[in-house]
Amino acid sequence: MPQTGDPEATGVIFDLDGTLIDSAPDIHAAGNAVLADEGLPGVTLAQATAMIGAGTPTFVARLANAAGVGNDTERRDRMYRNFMERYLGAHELTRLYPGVAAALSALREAGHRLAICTNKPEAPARTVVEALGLSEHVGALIGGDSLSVKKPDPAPLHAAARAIGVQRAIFVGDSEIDAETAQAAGVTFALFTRGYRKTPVDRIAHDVAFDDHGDLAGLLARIG
Ligand SMILES: O=C(O)COP(=O)(O)O
Ligand SMILES: [Mg+2]
Repeated sequence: MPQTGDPEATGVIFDLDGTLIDSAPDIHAAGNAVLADEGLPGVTLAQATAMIGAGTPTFVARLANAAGVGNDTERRDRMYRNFMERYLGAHELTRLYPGVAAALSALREAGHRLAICTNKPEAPARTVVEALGLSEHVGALIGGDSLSVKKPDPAPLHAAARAIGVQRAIFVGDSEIDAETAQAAGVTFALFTRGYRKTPVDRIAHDVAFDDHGDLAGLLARIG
């Protein structure tokens, strides 16, 4: 939905997987279905979760590596296509983190414009954002395949800020890649500590950290 208003507004740009939504159970299920189709053993939810963050091609490559697929490019390509087909409608097991809807409403009421910058491909990202009722809150969504580069390249974050017409933005994310992206873009970074990070919080560069979306609007009002 287009958002208009104060040209001086600060944008709040959110990562998606592990930040607004807990989507690992669906990604895990789609990944295991692909492995089963190949006659390969599945991975655990924890293993699949640790593979999320660098985009879908990397996720499927990591899945194939874990299953010992080796250099069989044809098989890897087939697995990728199969995964993408399954991924598109995969949101039955995905949930918003507690307090997300209220936090987004509060941020909009405080005059922020909101966007999503995710490494999830744009089509499945839009589907899940719509299904979970987030689309009314966000003015733009940049996915992992929306541009020719993805996070940690700063271009998707800049594109998201441009799309909602803000000069200044805060990025909210859960991962090492998000922290790197914010640094590369020269943008303030708020780290959600209960997502899919693999590194201790004190080893991820961030300006503020939070573990409850209910605290976010207040936190951003203080640093904002
Ligand atoms: O799809 C991924 O690998 C990560 O998605 P995210 O950027 O929303 O965390
Ligand atoms: Mg994430």
